[in-house]
Amino acid sequence: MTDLASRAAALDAEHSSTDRRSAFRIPDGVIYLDGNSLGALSVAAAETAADVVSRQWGEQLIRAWNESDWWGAPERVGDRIGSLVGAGPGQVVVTDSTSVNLFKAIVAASRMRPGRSTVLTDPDSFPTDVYIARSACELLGLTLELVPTPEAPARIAELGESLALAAYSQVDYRTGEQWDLPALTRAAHDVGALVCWDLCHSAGAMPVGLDEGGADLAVGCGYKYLSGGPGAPSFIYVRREHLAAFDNPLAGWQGHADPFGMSTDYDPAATITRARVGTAPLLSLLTLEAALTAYDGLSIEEVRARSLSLTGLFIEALDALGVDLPLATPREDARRGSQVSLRHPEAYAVVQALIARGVIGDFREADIVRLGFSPLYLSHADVVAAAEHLAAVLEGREYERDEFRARSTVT
Ligand SMILES: Cc1ncc(COP(=O)(O)O)c(C=O)c1O
Ligand SMILES: Nc1c(O)cccc1C(=O)C[C@H](N)C(=O)O
Repeated sequence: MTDLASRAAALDAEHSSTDRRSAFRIPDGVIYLDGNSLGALSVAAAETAADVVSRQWGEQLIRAWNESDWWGAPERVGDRIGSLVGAGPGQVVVTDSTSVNLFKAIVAASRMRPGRSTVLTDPDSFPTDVYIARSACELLGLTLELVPTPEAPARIAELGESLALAAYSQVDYRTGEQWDLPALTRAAHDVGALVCWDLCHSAGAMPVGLDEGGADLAVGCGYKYLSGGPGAPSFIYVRREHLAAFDNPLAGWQGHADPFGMSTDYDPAATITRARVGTAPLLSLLTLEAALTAYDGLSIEEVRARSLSLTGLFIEALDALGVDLPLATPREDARRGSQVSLRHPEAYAVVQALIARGVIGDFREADIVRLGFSPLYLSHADVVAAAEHLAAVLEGREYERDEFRARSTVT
């Protein structure tokens, strides 16, 4: 056994209580490093999806809304996700896509700060975040300023009472850098502004501490680390003290206090239900609920410890194997999400060469090899094997093959 292999075996033994691999169906021969984009299928998710289709939909038919409590699922699943992101009950609901929830959150937050003119967001955010912030600001007649996250606290202080909202991601989707959620939140609160966090690349992989960190609003994906499946609905958090003022710009019947009263007038529910709009994608929502059972019996701190151990070992293995590509991801644990990104001028082809070897990661413009480490189903042995494959791809210049350079639609 090599030094790295024996180190991996020792770490796998040390972290055995957080290994949930058997709860997932990872194809043989695959090392899956893309759970930060589309989480893997779990056994529970597969079984529940089949049950929802054949028994609930097939046999219960419309009665399932009551008999299987389809109606209460958005809030029920919201509370389960809330427990993973540090939100007490009644503040999270699962509904719509992240883009739509972000729109609702930005408009509602801006309306809570009337008379203030400016919204801040990071120009390097996942593009939908910038597009949505821009369209919300255009609609409301507000100014959108694009300010990188490290510069945000200083700009927030300069803007003072003209700032309505800062909308930032906890973890950068490209570099995997983790930002200081409580510090940025405090900076905004110091000038009386609100903060909305995008948790797409942190929820389910690390503690977020929404209540404790003072966050006002947050959104996040259900299909990444939470493994809800392709197109799983997203979640939105509204801090309890803001619920009464949360004015949903997409007033739909499912956010109504009495949806079956069929009134022409919109009377929002007093609870987080007011963040609902229309009918949830039940097949996906209930599949997501089942996927979350993989977290049963685990604290999010334990998940984070496993995640840091995996990413830390990967970086250590790259060093040991002499892979000298620049790291886009910080080496310090406290600044690292659950991914490791490396820069290479032929990053796209490097990723394709890795995929051909069974190591599935992804490419992000312009030069990023992005590898996500879903803590629940990856082992330290996987991590060392992935690093060895990467070293072999680089050593053999496999990325120079034409077949690996041809771009597909989804990268
Ligand atoms: C940070 C971030 N925000 C938003 C999204 C978009 O989510 P959706 O397609 O659910 O709107 C993604 C991923 O697609 C993302 O990575
Ligand atoms: N949502 C996706 C999709 O529908 C197709 C392909 C990828 C995605 C993603 O989630 C991308 C992801 N947000 C990212 O960080 O790049």
